[in-house]
Amino acid sequence: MNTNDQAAIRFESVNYVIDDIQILKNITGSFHKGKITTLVGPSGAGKTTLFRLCNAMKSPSSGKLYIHDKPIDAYDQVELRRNVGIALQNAPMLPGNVRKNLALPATLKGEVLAEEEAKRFMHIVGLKESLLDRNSKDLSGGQRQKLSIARTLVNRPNILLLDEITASLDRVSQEEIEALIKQINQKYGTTIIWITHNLRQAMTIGDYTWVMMEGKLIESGKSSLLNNPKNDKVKHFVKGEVE
Ligand SMILES: Nc1ncnc2c1ncn2[C@@H]1O[C@H](COP(=O)(O)OP(=O)(O)OP(=O)(O)O)[C@@H](O)[C@H]1O
Repeated sequence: MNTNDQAAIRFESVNYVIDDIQILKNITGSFHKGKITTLVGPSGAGKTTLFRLCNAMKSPSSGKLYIHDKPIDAYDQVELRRNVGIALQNAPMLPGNVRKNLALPATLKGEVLAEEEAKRFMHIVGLKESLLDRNSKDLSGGQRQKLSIARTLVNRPNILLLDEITASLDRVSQEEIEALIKQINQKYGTTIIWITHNLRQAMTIGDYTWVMMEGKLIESGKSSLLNNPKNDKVKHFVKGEVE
């Protein structure tokens, strides 16, 4: 890692085992602070499980995990939510309108999201204010995903985990979300970790890329590594995805 770069998240020999199955195997590495890291690999490689460790939904079976140089188990839940936000592929919504869904992180803390703030978050993600009163089930896939991102921003996380957030979107919505995430990264310095099956996306959006396979971190570095991987398994994977 470049000496100018600090780690937003650092893994030291992290293992995760459930029901005698080793899902993550000796993961050591860092996600650079303020950068975009894309996370790729075949289905079942352990990418989502890695995210579950980063937002403390699961705990490592062994090894150490640090968020901004502080062990993850030293954070309380509220503090962790303020640091690490997550958005998921299906952007799950509560029944009710957009305003209610956007305000959820505030509501969970017993706070109220002021109307001006709600409008500001809608503006940041490029959604019209008039959608605040719309039932969230009537949003398009792209709008729903933008709302999901806006909702995550309400906690002002300095690390954002994105799990396949454009997988079910058409190309235009995909590119809108890509531009939005780049903008959030640049404007707020938010560290972004983005799981994607789309290698074009992984290369164009990422500063850095991790390639995971069978629970292991096989190769990592600048995202251009996908153009010319060193590891034979990664070469094979990239070739298979592109063809
Ligand atoms: N609770 C669990 N019990 C048993 N096995 C699990 C559990 N959770 C995940 N796994 C297994 O761990 C492996 C890694 O799963 P994970 O969802 O992290 O992979 P992934 O790389 O995110 O895959 P995808 O790209 O398909 O989402 C898979 O083989 C999965 O079946």
